[in-house]
Amino acid sequence: MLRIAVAGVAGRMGSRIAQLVAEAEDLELAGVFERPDHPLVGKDVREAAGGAAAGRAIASSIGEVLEGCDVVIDFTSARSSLENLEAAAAAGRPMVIGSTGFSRDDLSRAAALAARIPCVLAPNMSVGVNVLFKVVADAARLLGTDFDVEIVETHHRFKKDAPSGTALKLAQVIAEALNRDLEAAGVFSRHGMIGERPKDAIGIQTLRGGDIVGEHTVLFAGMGERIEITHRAHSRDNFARGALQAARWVAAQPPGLYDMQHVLGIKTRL
Ligand SMILES: NC(=O)C1=CN([C@@H]2O[C@H](COP(=O)(O)OP(=O)(O)OC[C@H]3O[C@@H](n4cnc5c(N)ncnc54)[C@H](O)[C@@H]3O)[C@@H](O)[C@H]2O)C=CC1
Ligand SMILES: O=C(O)C1=N[C@H](C(=O)O)C[C@H](O)C1
Repeated sequence: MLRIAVAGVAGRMGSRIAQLVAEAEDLELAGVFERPDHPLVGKDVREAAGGAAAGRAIASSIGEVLEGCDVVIDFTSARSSLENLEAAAAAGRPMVIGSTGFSRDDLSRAAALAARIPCVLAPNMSVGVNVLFKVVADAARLLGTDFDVEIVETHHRFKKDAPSGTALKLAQVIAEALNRDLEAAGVFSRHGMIGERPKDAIGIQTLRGGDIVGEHTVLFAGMGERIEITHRAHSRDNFARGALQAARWVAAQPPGLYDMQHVLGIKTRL
C-alpha cells in the first residue's frame, strides 16, 4: 500500500483526491491537513471529503503527517505548495503538486528543492490536456507565422489566479514551437485604440463565471480559415485521478522535477 497525505483537504480538489485515495485498493489515506486557521482543523475528514475517507482528523500542518506517508499530494496555492515542498524535501518525501500561479522564481526554487526528492508539478493532470500540449505545438509548427494564435480560458468564479496555469503552459509550448519569447509575445488584455494585431503576438484571455470546471480553447486564425481546438473538463475527477496516477509513478522515481507528460510517457527527457 502506498501511503498518501493530502494537503488542502477541504478544498475542491483536495476533498475529491482524499475520497478517491480512500476508495483505491492500492492506496492508503495516511494523513490530511489544512491551513492552520481553517475551521475544519481537528475535525474528522468526513466533514470535508465524504464517507470513504472518514476516521482521520484534519491536521493543521504538513509536519504532522509527513512521517506516516510515502507521497504528499498538494493542490492548495503556489505559496503554500512551495512551503510544503520545502518540508517534504527536508523529510525526503516525494510530492505531487497541482497548484498553479507560480512565478518564474518560484519554479526555480521548486527545481532546486526537487534535486532532493522526486516531484511532479503540473498545471493540469488530465490526459486530454497533456495530449493537447503536444497537439498545439505540432499545429503551431505546421501552420507557421501566417496564423495568429489566441488562447481563451474559462473557469469558475472562485478561481484566484489568472490566466490559468494550463493557459500559460499552452502559450509556452506554442511560443517554443514558433521560436518566440513569451515575455515579449504574450498579450494578456486588450482595451481601447490598440492598433493592428502584432504579427508575433500570442493572446491569452481569461473568462470567469459560475461553476465552470475548466475550458481551454486555442485558436489558430489565418486569412480565409481558422482552426479552434478546445478541451472541456466535465468534472474535477480527471484532474484528481491524474494526481493519483502521478503519486503512484513519482514514488518510484529518482529525485527531479517532472510534469504530467513524464507520468503519461508523452515526454521522456527531464
Ligand atoms: N493541476 C491540476 O490538474 C489542477 C490544478 N488546480 C489548482 O489547484 C489549486 C487548488 O484549487 P481548488 O481546489 O479549486 O482550490 P480551493 O480554494 O477549493 O482549495 C485549496 C485548499 O487549500 C487550502 N490551503 C491553503 N493554504 C494551505 C496550507 N498552507 N496548508 C494546507 N492547506 C492549505 C485551503 O484552505 C483550501 O481548502 C489551484 O491553484 C488550482 O488552480 C485545480 C484543478 C486542477
Ligand atoms: O483552478 C481550477 O479550477 C483549475 N486550475 C488549473 C489551471 O489553472 O490550469 C487546471 C484546471 O483547468 C482547473
